[in-house]
Amino acid sequence: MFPWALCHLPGPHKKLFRQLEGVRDFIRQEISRHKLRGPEAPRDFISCYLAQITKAQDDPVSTFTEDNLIQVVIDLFLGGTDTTATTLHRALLYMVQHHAIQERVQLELDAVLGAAPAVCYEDRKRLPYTRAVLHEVQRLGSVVSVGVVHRCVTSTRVLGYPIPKGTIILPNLASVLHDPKCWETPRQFNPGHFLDKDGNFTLNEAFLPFSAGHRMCPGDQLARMELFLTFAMLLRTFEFQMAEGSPGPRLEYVFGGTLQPQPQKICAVPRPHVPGP
Ligand code: HEM
Repeated sequence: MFPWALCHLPGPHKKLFRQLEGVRDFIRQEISRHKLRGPEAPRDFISCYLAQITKAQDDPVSTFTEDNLIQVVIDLFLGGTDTTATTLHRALLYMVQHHAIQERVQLELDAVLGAAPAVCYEDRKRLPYTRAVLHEVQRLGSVVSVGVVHRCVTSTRVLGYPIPKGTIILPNLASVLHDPKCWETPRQFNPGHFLDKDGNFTLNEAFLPFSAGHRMCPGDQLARMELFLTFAMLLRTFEFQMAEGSPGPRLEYVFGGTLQPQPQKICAVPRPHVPGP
């Protein structure tokens, strides 16, 4: 209710604020380094944003400011690192748990990629099973189980329900990703959720791990690409299994913003005859 009051109250959040200040300092230094390079052809996000600040300097309502640049860089790191890494972590655990599925992915990768030196994003169109498995990882793993908090800017109705202006909205993504009305086996790992009867990849409109609408995840395309390339490359190169004597993968999550797997060891055993780069 009073977010500013947190700065004056004791508690562990103080450590978080201190560390956040360290991150801000680091980004400030990066911005200064970019400025020293002068107005060269923009090379990355920070230089494009700085160019935009200069362009909009006479606009009194412009939101292109250095403070906002710092915050956007934080948002990109916050939104783009833990989410993708946790999804991949979960993917490997599911592959260890469902070894037959892991083998089927590897058979498909071997058959389709053959001796190709690397996997590229276009290959996903020829790899329907691998793609379905990855979608099922995102569905069942539901790594971002609730979306970002939004406030309704104008009164509206959704499916007949009135939503007054100012209502705080917290989208419950896990509820749709596990909805028994939308998925055949909502609580089981089942790549068939994304395959038609002929084994072609097919999308289900209840697949919303990136949320929906104007404020859905802006990094979804980048995330899809990262997930596909890393997952396909890892499964092509290694076989994943539990360490000897281990009771099996622990799938219960630890809540840390994303639903993270428990810390545990799994082995990556090199597969024979994988073509190198
Ligand atoms: C598996 C990976 C990812 C998942 C599951 C995911 C999921 C989400 C979800 C559910 C939201 C909330 C959308 C809403 O408010 O309705 C969100 C927001 C956001 N994501 Fe992602 N995300 C992923 C990767 C990324 C990447 C790679 C980036 C950027 C590099 C990114 C940047 C952001 C940002 C900046 C927001 C806040 C957007 C806003 O407030 O308008 N995300 N993400």
